[in-house]
Amino acid sequence: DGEPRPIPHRVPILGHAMSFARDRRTLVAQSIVQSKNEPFTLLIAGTKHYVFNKSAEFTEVFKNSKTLDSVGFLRLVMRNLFGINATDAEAFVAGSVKPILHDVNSMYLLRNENNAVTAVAYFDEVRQAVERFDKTLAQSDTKRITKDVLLIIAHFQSEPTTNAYFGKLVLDVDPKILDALNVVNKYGFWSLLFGVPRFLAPKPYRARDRIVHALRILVDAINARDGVASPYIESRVRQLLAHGLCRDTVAKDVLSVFSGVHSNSMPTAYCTLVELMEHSELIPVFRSELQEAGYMVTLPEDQVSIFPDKVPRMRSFLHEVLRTHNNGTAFREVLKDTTLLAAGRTWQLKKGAVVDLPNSLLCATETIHPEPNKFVANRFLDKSLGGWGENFTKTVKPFGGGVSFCPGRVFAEKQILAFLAALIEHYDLEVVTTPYKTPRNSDVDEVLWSPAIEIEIRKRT
Ligand code: HEM
Repeated sequence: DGEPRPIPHRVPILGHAMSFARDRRTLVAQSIVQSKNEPFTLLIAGTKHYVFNKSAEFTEVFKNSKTLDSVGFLRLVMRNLFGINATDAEAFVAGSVKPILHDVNSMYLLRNENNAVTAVAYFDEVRQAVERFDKTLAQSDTKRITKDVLLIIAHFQSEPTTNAYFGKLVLDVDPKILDALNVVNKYGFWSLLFGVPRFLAPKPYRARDRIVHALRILVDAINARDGVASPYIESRVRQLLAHGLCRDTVAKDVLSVFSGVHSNSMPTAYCTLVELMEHSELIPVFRSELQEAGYMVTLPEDQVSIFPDKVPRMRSFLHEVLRTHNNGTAFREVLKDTTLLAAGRTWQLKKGAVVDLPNSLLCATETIHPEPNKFVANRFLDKSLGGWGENFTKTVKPFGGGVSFCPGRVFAEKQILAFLAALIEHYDLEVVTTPYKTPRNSDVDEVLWSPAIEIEIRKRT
């Protein structure tokens, strides 16, 4: 076996670049049919992209992290998207800072007892958000409030998350910081990433400066006293300062975490809520699951035992949303010629090429997910509970994998499930926008550009 077979193109050098930029999902889906479900190569702007679409191939690519790595892309992210200077960015991507971050992420985001500390703080923040909203609702004439889905998520998920991770100081310093993040994600993600100069894209640059300014104040406060933010953020900031990084770089690192906790969770929560509105017959099912789990009588500090283990139906629903609204493609650069053994075949990958792992296609593969185009809320529910018994940890990769496997995945599940639980347990919800369109992908820019969807909220009696 040699390199994956090329998909013919008409335009020299540019190759498939235009169709890739326009609609990556369709291009890749058509190429899979053309290549009879085998890996294939697309020429895109002079670079070979090897596309794999089987679970076993994903796993092998993730395993070969020494020669298949995303270091160039990460460099771009740290320098251009977060604005870290070139020397420090190198230390983050390939130098002495990398192991510090790996350890602090594993210690606080993945170790259960530490993860639980921030999760409990978050559950309590969600409770307070419900209390505040109840007051506003009680004061309204009609006892009903209509709100854009984005604002519902801001109130019940993003603000509580900000307080739980970064402490109250951040929203006190800049109550509009989440709007600024939306500006960066809506107008600036690609232009910042590809280094479009400031005078051509002033809005996202200004919004980013504004976030960094608030986070710089947070870094100063953490440096001066204890108890300002979560143990995770405090430890991360202190270790980076002790390592000799300047406060500006550390504030920009906190920006990367700020973006990490919001920029994937917000659009996922968006698609989850809108899908639930489309499958509103599930609301009573989830309410009885929550009742059985004792949600309404359980204090925030004990809710870690509920989310996700005691709500398997809600959890299966969330993972079906992640499966059906996923457009994530993981990229790896081929740093050295590599021989890849996967799914019984051997592939030769050439230095300088890029490996694409289009998760959306894995999620739509018939042999992995029967009836892949159907939304099946019980797909990932155990068969003993009446579900289809598919295993999302083996077959869906919305959190990536390998060395950069999302360390926030444990919190992300709790975050979105607790958000949904608070909404459906406390309120009756009805979509008032007609007609409305659910975004196809839970990409942050796609969700932010989608036409607004409004929901009427009433207190449950
Ligand atoms: C539904 C929500 C989320 C999704 C779908 C998601 C997805 C991802 C993906 C696909 C990656 C890249 C993996 C790769 O390249 O292999 C990633 C990385 C990361 N995520 Fe998440 N994420 C979510 C929520 C979160 C949360 C809540 C946090 C923080 C608490 C977080 C923190 C991070 C960090 C720090 C990285 C970089 C890891 C590294 O490069 O070492 N994520 N996430």
